[in-house]
This record gives sequence, structure tokens and C-alpha cells, in this order.
Amino acid sequence: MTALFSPLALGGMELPNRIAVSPMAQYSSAPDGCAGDWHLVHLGQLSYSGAGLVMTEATAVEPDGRGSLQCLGLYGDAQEQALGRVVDFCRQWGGARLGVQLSHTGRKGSVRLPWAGRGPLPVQEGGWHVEAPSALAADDGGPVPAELDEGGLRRIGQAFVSAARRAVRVGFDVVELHAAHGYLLHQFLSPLSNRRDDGYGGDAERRMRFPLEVAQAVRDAVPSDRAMGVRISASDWAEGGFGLDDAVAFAGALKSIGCDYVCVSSGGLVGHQQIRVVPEYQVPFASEVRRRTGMATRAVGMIALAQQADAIVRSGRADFVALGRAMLDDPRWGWHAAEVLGAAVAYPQPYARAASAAWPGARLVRPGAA
Ligand SMILES: Cc1cc2nc3c(=O)[nH]c(=O)nc-3n(C[C@H](O)[C@H](O)[C@H](O)COP(=O)(O)O)c2cc1C
Repeated sequence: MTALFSPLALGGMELPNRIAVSPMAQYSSAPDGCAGDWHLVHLGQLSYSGAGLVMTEATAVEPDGRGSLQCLGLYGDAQEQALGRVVDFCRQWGGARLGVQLSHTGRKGSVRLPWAGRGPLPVQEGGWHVEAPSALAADDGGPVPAELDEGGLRRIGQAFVSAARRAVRVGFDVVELHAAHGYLLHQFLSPLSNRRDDGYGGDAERRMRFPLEVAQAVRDAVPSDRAMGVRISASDWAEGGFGLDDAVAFAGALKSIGCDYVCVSSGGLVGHQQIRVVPEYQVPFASEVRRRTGMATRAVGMIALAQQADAIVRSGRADFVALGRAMLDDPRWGWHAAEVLGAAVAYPQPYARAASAAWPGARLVRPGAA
């Protein structure tokens, strides 16, 4: 059996293989955070991509935790019902486990759609005043967020827990916290965005405190037959920022509170980051976090080929891999990777017949497609 197509136990559940569809914000089709037809088609097709796990895009735990007015949310009954429809579809037709990425944008919220000029969305146009650990703008010229007080922290912590309960209720197998890419939990972790002088800022331990409180509360809300994980940025790629040693310390603390995996990404906190993007550029971070914590680790970033993904898992640099753009390019990536690696993958029932002896050639994937 190939490493990539071997099952992976995560907490009390199992992924059928080591391929995940990475969370990808769509900025579309979600008025008031309610998943729409785009999500049904987009996540629906990815649920039968051959990946063992499909993650939703960043999904806001409260309205002000969204990025834009079309970003997904899970903060009320209407949002739960809308996302539940997508989950039901994926369950019925797809073979993948499903994960939700719970998120709060903090100071990176209230933006225009990427294709409508980006930049802050003013309150007069439906935007909102953003909040963050400290009154520091994300980018020069961006809006200065209000500093969250203890009441604000409690409100957001409860919103994460309530969204996690909703996620469990609609049937997600995996609940992941977004603590990467400069969003709220990452804003607490990094000294570049957290300048608080209360118990939630200062040294590394105090900067980890709010993300760990949220992770602990969410862990308590997610039953042990589901998995709970966290996505982190292992480097801010900026002078004086959060780095690999901090990531190892944070992952170790997550492990000790019962978190099942970390996904190791990087960057996204400040505009002046200096990232050198090459194939697999974040895999060394994942590998180091895994080696130093013994925690199940997902690698991501510029992983696009079947052999490459298989080698990352086989060599023990990560336990599983997430693919973003390669899955958009080829939503049958898992079928084609299985073809290359000589592994088997489950096709959705209406298509599986086309791979059976009932049809000449008894194959579904066209020769050379991989
Ligand atoms: C369209 C798009 C939207 C994304 N949105 C999210 C997101 O909601 N949450 C997240 O953690 N990462 C997000 N990412 C980052 C991806 O999950 C992934 O880490 C990144 O694209 C690198 O992987 P790749 O080289 O396989 O695309 C997004 C990436 C893309 C291309």
C-alpha cells in the first residue's frame, strides 16, 4: 500500500487516506454567512475527489469574524441549516470525511471582495469596526482595530464553542481552528500584532493564552469520535515575528490539551513579510513541528504531484498533506494520484459502474490522465 493512500487515525476517527483538500475561502455565495449553491457544487465535487478529507473555507464564528459580506459563517440557526445542506449532500455522494475550519478574522475582517478592489469595506457599505488583540492595523493605511477587552474575549471564545457545537451537530468529522495567516488567533500569538500588557500579552506564554483557552473549550465541545485540529503559521517571515520555536511550543501545548493534529502553514500576518515561495516551502516547518512534538502534522503549500505527496508522507515529514490550488485545477486529483501510485480510490456510486467490467476497458480514468 502506498503511504499516501494508507488510512490515518486522527483522535477517535480515521481518514481513508492522507490527502486533504485545503481550506479555501470563496468570498462568494454566502449572504449573511449562509452557504449557497456555489458551496454545494464546489465542496460537493471535492467530496468525491478521492481526497480523504475535505475542509471548508474559513468559517466565521460570529458575523464580525467574517472576511467579507460573502464569506461563510456558522453563527446561527440559518447558517447551520445552510451548511448542513452541503454536508448532507457530501455525505450522500462523496467518500471524504468533512472538516470545518472555524475562524475569526479580527483586524483582517470587513474587506471588499477580492475582485471588487480588495481594501477595507466601510461601515456605510455594510462593513464593521474590526477588533483585535491590540490597536495595530494589519497593513499601513488599513483601519486601526479596537483593542478587545475581557468581555470581548469571552464573547469570541463562546462563539467558537457555539460554532463547534453546531459543526458537530451537522455532522462534520473534523473541527479545525484557524490560528494562521494573520487571523485573530494568530494575531494573539505574534508579538508583531499583540502588544497587550494584561494576562493575554507580553511573553510567549501569555500570547498563547487566548488561543489555548479557545482550543481547550472547543476540544471539550468536540466529542472524542471526531477530530479536532489547529492550523498555524510557523513563521511570520518578518523580523521580530512568530517563528518556528514558538510554533513548536504552541503545538506542544495544543497536544497536551488533547488536540489531534496541527496543519503547518506560514505567513499572512503583516504586509512586509518576505516569503521565498518554492515547491514544498512549508514542509520543513511541518517536519520540524512533528519531530519535536510527536504531534500528527499536516503539511501544505506548493504540493501538487502524486509522487511528491507520497514521498512527504513516506519519509515521515508529515502525517498527511493538504492541497489547495492543485485541487481547484483538478478536482479528480485523488483519482489521478491513485492511478499514478497504483492505489485504489472509491468513485461515487453513479460513476463507479463506469469502471466496472460492464464497460469495455473496465476503467474510468482515461489513460495518461494522471
Ligand atoms: C482561493 C484560496 C483561498 C484560501 N482560503 C483559505 C482559508 O480560508 N483558510 C486557510 O487556512 N487557508 C486558505 N488558503 C490557503 C490554502 O489553504 C493553502 O494553504 C495555500 O493555497 C497553499 O497551498 P497550495 O499551494 O496547495 O495552494 C486559501 C488559498 C486559496 C488559493
